[in-house]
Amino acid sequence: MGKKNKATSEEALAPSSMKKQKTTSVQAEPEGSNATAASRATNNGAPPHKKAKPHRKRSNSNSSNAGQHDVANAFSAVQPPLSPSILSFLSAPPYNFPTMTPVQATTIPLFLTHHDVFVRAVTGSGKTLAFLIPVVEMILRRTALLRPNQIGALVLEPTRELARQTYNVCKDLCAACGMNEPLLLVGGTSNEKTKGSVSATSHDLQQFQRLASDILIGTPGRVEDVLTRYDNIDVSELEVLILDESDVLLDMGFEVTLTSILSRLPRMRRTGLFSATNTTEVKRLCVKSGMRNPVVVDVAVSVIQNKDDAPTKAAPHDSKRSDGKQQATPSTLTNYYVICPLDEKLSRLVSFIHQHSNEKMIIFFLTCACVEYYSAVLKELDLPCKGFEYEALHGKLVQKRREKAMERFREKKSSAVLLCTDVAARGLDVPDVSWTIQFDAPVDPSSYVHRVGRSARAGRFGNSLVFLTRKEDAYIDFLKLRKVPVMELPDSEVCKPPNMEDGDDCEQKKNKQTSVDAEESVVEQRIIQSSVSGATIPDVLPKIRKMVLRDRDILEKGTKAYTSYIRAYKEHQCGFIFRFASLDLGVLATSFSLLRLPKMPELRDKLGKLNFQAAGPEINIHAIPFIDKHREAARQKRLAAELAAGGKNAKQIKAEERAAERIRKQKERRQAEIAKGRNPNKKRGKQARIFDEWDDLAKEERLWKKLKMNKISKEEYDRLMYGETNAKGDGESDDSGDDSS
Ligand SMILES: Nc1ncnc2c1ncn2[C@@H]1O[C@H](COP(=O)(O)OP(=O)(O)OP(=O)(O)O)[C@@H](O)[C@H]1O
Repeated sequence: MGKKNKATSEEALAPSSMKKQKTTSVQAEPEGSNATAASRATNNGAPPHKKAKPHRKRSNSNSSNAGQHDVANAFSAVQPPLSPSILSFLSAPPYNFPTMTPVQATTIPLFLTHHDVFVRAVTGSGKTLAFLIPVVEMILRRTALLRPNQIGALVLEPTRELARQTYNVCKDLCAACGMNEPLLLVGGTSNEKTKGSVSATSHDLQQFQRLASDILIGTPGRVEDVLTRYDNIDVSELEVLILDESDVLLDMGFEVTLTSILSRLPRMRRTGLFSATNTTEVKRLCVKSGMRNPVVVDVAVSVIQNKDDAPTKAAPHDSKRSDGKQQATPSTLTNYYVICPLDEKLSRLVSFIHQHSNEKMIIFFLTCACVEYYSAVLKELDLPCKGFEYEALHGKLVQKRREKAMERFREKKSSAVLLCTDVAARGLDVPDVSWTIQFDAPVDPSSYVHRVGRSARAGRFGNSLVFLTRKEDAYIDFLKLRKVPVMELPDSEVCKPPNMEDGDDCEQKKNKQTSVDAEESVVEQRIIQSSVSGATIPDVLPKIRKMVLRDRDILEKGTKAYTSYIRAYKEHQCGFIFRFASLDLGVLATSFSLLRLPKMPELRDKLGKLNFQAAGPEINIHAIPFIDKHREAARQKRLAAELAAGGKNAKQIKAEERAAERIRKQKERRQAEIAKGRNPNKKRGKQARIFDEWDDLAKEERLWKKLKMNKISKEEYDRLMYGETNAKGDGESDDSGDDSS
C-alpha cells in the first residue's frame, strides 16, 4: 500500500533578504501530484504564433471530469490562459497531464506575467515543463513575427545529456503547437571529431537555417561558440533566457562562458533560474544572470506521515519521518547509508546488486577512471550470471557512446545498471530507476541531492544508498543538517546474494582457499561478515586479483582509478568530513586490487608505512598481457623498442624479469624435491647437494642418449628436460612490459 502524504499548501508573497525581491513559498505535496493553484483561469484561446504553421485544434479532454481540486490545478485553469495547442499536448499521450505540479502552478503564471523567476523545487517535480510551457507560450503570443534568423528563447543546460532530454520534450511541444523545431547545440558530435570544431559549428548553423528555429537549447560552450564566432543567429528579439540547473551553470566552471553569452543577449528579457539546490546564493546568482527584480519561488516538501500508511515495497522503511518537517529530497524517496571499510565496499555492492536483480539502478563514482574500472570489473564478475546490463557514462567518453549508453539504459525495463560520474547527477529523467547508489560520496555536496533525485521522480517511490567509511560518518549528520532524511541500511539489504544459497555457479567459493601457483598465490578467498545479522557476503577481491593477473587492461584501469580517486578525494568540498589525511591509501590500493603501488607524489613519503601487501617478486608485472590481441601486439612492439633503447625503464624491466625467473626456478627446485620424496624445507649439506647434481647430470645424459638413439622424440626430450611449459614454447617468462603505473 502506498504512503500518503497529506499536503498543506499555501502561497505566500513574503519579503526576502533581497531588497524588492518577492519570495513565493509553496509547501507542497510532492512532485507529480496535484498542486494547489497559484492562479485560476478559463481556457481561452491564445494569439497565434507569427512565424509558425497553423495550430492544431484540440480540446482539453481532462478538465471536465476532474474533481474540484484538480480543476483548480488544471493546466486549463492557468491565468493568463495557455494556448489550446499546449493544453492538447499536455492532455494527450505520452504525457496525459491533467493537473500541474506545485512548481508548475506557481511558476507558469509568474513567467507569463513578465516576472523573472528564481525557482528551487525538489528533483523530479516537473521543472522542465515549468519553463518550457511559458517559453513556448510567449513565442506563440508574439505580435511581431520572428524572422527566420531570429530566436525568441535560449535554454542553457550544464550537460549534453540534459540538453538533449530537454530538447526532446521541447521538440514535441513545438511540433504540437505548429512551431518550428528547436535547435540543439551540444559539443561532441561526430562532425566535430572528424572535421574540427569550426565545421561542427557551421553544421549547427546550417541546421539553424534549415529549421528556422525559434528556440535554442544547448550547453554553454557550444552556444557561446555559435553566438560569438558567427552572427547568423540574431538574438535581438530574444524574450526568454532559461538557466536550468542554474547553480552549476553560474558556478566558476562556466563563469567566463556564461558572461560572454549574457553580454550578447538583450537586457529587456525574462530570465528564469531553475534548480533543486540554489537558494543559498540567491543574490549573487541573480546579479550574475542579469535578473533585476526576480520572484523567488521555493517549493518545499513538507512530509506528514499518515498513521495508516503501511510500508510499501518500493519505500519500505520510511515510517521514521517526523511530521511536518521540511526536506530537501522528495518525500517518496528513502535515503540510506551503509558504513564499511574501503576494501569491503565492492563486495557489498556486488551482493546488493544481486539482491536487487530485477531492478534498475544508477551507481555514482568519484571519477571517470573509476567508472571505467568498475564497469569492466562488474561486467566480468557477472559474466557467468548474464543477468545485468551494465552501462558506463562519463565525460571522457565520446558523445556517440554516451548517447548509446543512455539510450540502452532508458530502454531496459529492469536488471539494468548505469555506472556514472556526476555527469548523470543532474536532471536526467529515467522514470523507473528504483535505486541510486553513491559508491563514493560526491565532491560537491549539493550533488548528493541531485544524484538521489534520479529516483523517486514525479511522485514515484524510490531509494538511495551512500557508502561511507567509519572515518566519514560525520557526513550523516551533515546530510541531516541539509534537510536530507537518511537512515542506516537494514542488514537484510546487505545479506548474502541468493545464488550462494541456490547452488548457482556464479559465486561459489569456499571460506578460505590457498594455492601454490603464481596466480593463485595472491588469491585468498575470505568472506565478509555482515555486521548485524551475521549473514555472509563473498569477498570479490580475490576474483578481481585473478582478473588483474589475466588481463593487463584491468590492472591498468585499476591503477588509473586509484590515482584519480586520490586526486579527486583531495578536492572534496567537505574536506572536514572527507579528510585526505585520514584516507587509508594502503587499503584503498587493496580495494582496487593493485599489485604494486603506483609512483605518485601523494605516496612519496608514505611508501613502506601503508597497510598494503604488494604482490611478491614471483609476479612479473611486465609479463601480464592484454587479452585484446591488438593491444598486446602494440605493447610488445613498444616494449621491444624500449628495451632496445636501454635506459632506466629497460633496466628495471630486466631486473624484475630476473627476479621473477629466480623465484620460478626456486619453486621448480622445491617441487623436484617433493617429487623425490624429500622435505624441501630441510637444509641439505654440501655433499648431498653435489650428489643431487650428479644425479641430475646422469639423468640428463640418459635422456640425451635416448634422443640420439631415437628412442624418444625431440618434444618428449624437451618435456622431460624442461617441463611442460617451455616445451610448448610458452614465452611467458620472456615477456616483459611497461609498469602499469
Ligand atoms: N504535471 C505533471 N503531472 C505529472 N507528471 C509530470 C508533470 N509535469 C512533469 N511531469 C513528469 O515528471 C517527471 C520529472 O519532471 P522533470 O524532469 O521536469 O523534473 P525536474 O524537476 O526538472 O527534476 P530535476 O531537478 O531532477 O531536473 C518527468 O517524467 C515529467 O514528464
